[in-house]
Amino acid sequence: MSGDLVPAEPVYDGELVADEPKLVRRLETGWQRSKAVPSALKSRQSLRNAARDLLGWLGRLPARFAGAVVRGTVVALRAWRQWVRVRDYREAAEQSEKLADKFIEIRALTLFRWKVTGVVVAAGSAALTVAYVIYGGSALWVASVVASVALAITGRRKDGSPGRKAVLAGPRTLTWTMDPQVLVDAFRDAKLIGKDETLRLVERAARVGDGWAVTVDLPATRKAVDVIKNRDALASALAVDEVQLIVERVRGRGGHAGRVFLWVADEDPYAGPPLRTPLLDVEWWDAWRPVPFGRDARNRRIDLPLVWTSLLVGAIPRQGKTFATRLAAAGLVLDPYTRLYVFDGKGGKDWEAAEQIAYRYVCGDETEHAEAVRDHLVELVAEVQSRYARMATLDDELCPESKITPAISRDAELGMPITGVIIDEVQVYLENTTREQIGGKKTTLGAYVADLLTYLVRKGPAAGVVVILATQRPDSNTIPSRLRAVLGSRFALRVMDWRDSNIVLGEQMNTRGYDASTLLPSHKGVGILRPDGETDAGADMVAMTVRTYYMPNADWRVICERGRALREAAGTLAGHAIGDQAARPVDSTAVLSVLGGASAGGWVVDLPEPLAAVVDYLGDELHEREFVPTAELMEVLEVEPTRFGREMSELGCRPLRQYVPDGDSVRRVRGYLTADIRAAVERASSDEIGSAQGELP
Ligand SMILES: Nc1ncnc2c1ncn2[C@@H]1O[C@H](COP(=O)(O)OP(=O)(O)OP(=O)(O)O)[C@@H](O)[C@H]1O
Repeated sequence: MSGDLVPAEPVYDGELVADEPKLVRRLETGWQRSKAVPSALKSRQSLRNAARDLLGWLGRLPARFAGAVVRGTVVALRAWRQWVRVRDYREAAEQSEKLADKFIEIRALTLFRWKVTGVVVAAGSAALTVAYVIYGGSALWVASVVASVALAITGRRKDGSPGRKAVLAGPRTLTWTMDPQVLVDAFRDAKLIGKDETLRLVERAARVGDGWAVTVDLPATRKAVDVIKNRDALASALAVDEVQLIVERVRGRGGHAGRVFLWVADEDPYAGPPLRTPLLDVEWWDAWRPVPFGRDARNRRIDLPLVWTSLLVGAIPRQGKTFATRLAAAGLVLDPYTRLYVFDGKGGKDWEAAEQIAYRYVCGDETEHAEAVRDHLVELVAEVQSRYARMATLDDELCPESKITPAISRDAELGMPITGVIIDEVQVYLENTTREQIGGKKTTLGAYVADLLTYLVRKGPAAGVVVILATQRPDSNTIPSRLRAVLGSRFALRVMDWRDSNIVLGEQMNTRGYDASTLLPSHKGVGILRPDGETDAGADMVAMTVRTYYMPNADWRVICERGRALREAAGTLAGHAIGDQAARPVDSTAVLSVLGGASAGGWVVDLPEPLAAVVDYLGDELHEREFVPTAELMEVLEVEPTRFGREMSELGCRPLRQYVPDGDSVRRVRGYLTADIRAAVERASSDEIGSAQGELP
C-alpha cells in the first residue's frame, strides 16, 4: 500500500461500510412483505391513515354502540316473544296438522313461560334493588353497562351483512308502504298495468289490523276484477305469500270498476290458534239472524244467513267439512222454535249429540237408512205443500207475501217452524242405486232423493225450510246439476282441483280468482264462502276466504244440550227427540205431481251411455239451452270422439253445425240440438217403462 490518497464515496452515520446496505434493504423488504406486521406500521403514510381511521372510529363508536344496543334489544325481545309464544312447538304442530289438537298444551306452555318471565323479572328487580341499597348508584351503573354490552354484542353487525338475518335483498317486500313507486313496479311486473301506465294512490298505505292497506285507482280501461283474478302474480311481485294478499274491488259510493283495495297481512292470517265460536257464550240464538260462521283474513266477523236460503259445503276429507256444517246448524239448534231433520251419511259420532233435539234423525249409510231419509224427505215435501196452502189462507197482515215471517215461524198454532234439513255426506244417499218404481217410472233411490231435495231447496226457503248439504265428493255425477243450481250459499274447503272447486262455488269461479284447490292442507277449517245475501264483509263481495270457528265435539255437545233445554222450556221438543218416530200420512200423488215440475222433466234412469252422461252434465240446461257444442262435451265427458259420435247417432242424435257466440264475434261449430237429446231421452225412457211393464207379472 502506498501513502497516496484515493477518492472514496461518502460514509453516513450508522452505516455499515462493506455489505451493510444490502442487509438493511432485505430487512426492509421483509418488514414490508411480512403478514405478521400490521399494514398500518408498514409506512409512515399508512400509520397516519390508521391513526386518522382510529380517531374516526372512536368518534363514531358511541353512535354505533347505541345502534348495536337497540338492535340487540330488538333481537332479544323478538327471541323472548317467540319463546313465550311457544313458536317452535306451535310451528311443529302446524306442520303435522295437529295445531287444533295441541292447542290446549300450547296454551298451558305459554302460560307457564309467562310465569317464568314474571319470576325472572321480579328476581332481577329484587337483586338490583338489594345491590342499590348496599352499593348505591354505582351498582346500577355497572348493571347498565353489563346489560348494554351484552345487548350490543347480541345486536352487533357481522361483516358484509346489512342486518343480522341473511335476507335476500328485499326491495319488494313492504317497501311499497314507503315508496308507492315500488307498488307501481309490482303492478307492472305482474302485467296488471302496461309499461307506460301508472297507478293513482287514492289513500296512502296505512296500518289496518295486522297488515298494511292501500287503495289505488287503476289506469282507465284496466279492471279491478282482473287484479283479483291475477292476485297470485301480484303477490309474487310484492314478494308475499298469496294467502297474505287480499284484493277487493271498491264498490258502491266512492268505488268504481277500476278502484282496488289491497291489504297485505304481516303474516299468514289463517295460522293463528283456532277461533272459539261466539255461540258458546249465548244462551239462545234467533235462527232468523245470520249465524256466526268465522272470520276473514282481516279478522272481520263473517255471519252466514240461513233462513230463505240453503247451503252446500264441499271438501276433500279431513278439512273441516263436518265442523263447518255443524257451525251453520248450531244457529238453528240454539233457537227453540226451529225443527231439525238431521241425516248423517257417515254414521259416526259427529252428529250424535243432535239426536236429542232432532225431529227426524238418521245415521248410517245402509239402504234402510237411505230409505228412511227418502221417507222423511217425502214427508217434508208434503209439509212444504201444505204450508203454502195454509199461508194462502192467512190474512195479509200476518202473511203479507206468501212467505214465512218470524211471527208465523214462532206461532205454535200455525205449525210452520223454521225447519233445518242437515245432511252430512249427502253423496251416500244420492248415490244409492236401489231400484225404485215411482209414478210409473223406473228410477233409483238416489235419483229420487235428489229430486226431493231439489224441490225442497227450490220451494222450501219461502216456506221456512233451510237445506244444508255437505259432501266430500262435489263432482257432477254425485250432486246433480239441477240440485246444485238451486243451492244458494256455497262453502268450499280445500278440494282436489279447480273443477271440484267450481262445482261447489259455481261456474267459472276459478277464473274470477276463487279456487278452493289452492288452499293449504294445514289451513283446516279455512274455505271460500260464496254467500247468498249480505255479510259483514259487504253485500257486493262475490266470495271470500273465511276461517271458520272451531267447534269440537265437546262444544257441539254443549250447544245441543242447551238446545234441548231451550226446547223443553218452550215446549217445542217433538219427533225423534221424544221417541216419536211415527211418520205422518202423506199424499204421495200430490208429492209426485209437484216433483214432476221440480225435476229435470221427470227422472230417468238406465239411460244408455253416453246419453246418460250428457244428460247428467247438462242438468237443467237440457231444457234451457238450444245447442251444445261437441267440443264442450268432449272436454267434460272425456270420451273418445269417433265412438261418441257413433253412439249418439245410434241413439238418434246427429251432430249439426250452428253459429255460437265467440267473444264479440260468432263461430260455426259442430254440436247437438238439446231438442234431439230430449227426444232421445224420451224414447229411451218409454222403452224402459215398456220393458219394465213387460217384466211385471
Ligand atoms: N275451524 C277449524 N279450525 C281449526 N281446526 C279445524 C277447524 N275445523 C276443523 N278442524 C280440524 O280438522 C279436522 C277435520 O275436521 P272434520 O271432521 O270436520 O273434517 P271432515 O271434512 O268432515 O272429514 P271427513 O270427510 O272425514 O268427515 C278436525 O278434527 C279438526 O281438528
